Amino acid sequence: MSPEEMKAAAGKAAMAHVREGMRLGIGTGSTAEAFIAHLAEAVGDGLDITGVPTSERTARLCVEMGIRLESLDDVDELDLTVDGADEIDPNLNLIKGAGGALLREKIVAHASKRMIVIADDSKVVDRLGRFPLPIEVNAFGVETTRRAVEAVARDHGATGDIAIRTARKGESIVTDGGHLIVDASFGHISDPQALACALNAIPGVVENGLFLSMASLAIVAGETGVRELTVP
Ligand SMILES: O=C[C@H](O)[C@H](O)[C@H](O)COP(=O)(O)O
Repeated sequence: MSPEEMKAAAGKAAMAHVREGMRLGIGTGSTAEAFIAHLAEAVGDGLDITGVPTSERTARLCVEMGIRLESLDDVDELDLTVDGADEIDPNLNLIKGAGGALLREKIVAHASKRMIVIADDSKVVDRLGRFPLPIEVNAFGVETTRRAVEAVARDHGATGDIAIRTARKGESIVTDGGHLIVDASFGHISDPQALACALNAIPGVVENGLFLSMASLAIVAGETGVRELTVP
């Protein structure tokens, strides 16, 4: 299977958990978009759900594909969120945010009774940290915040770059919330919980990309098919 076929297979398998009438958090990224394609097909066939998107990009896609959306504040609680991830560890702790959507993704997942993460095999790791950790930061005093993030990251074993994410022409990328992203390369993260607390204690940090104890199921597609991982 190609990576695209794996994403499509994981997205399709997630549909088995979607029920009539659900209020659904809808993730961001290429794997979430594979899920959105299957969801749109089911909606076209008469499935009645309400979606809450985790990014402007996902919102646009859903509207184009005929999926009814509401704002998070108009629904009390979501039944399920389906989203992708950059890394998944054996306890289903995640790194997210390569697409810059981590803040809305975390707000939506937190408002959901259940979160299912969908991915291809390459995202499954023994320990988090091979992928740089995205950290959403306020634009005001961004270099000061980056330095504070670097100090915390080094205290927690980071060995690589701690850098403000830039787009092609060297400009910082701006998130849907008007913030910037600092990417912190660790190698591995020995205590994700302590790191998450220390990062969020820095005033300029808006949120970090560690999603700890949020997902209860991972649907992972690989060469030999799709498997489900649960928290041991
Ligand atoms: O900000 C982006 C999100 O956290 C994505 O869900 C994550 O980066 C995975 O994206 P993809 O499915 O494209 O690898």
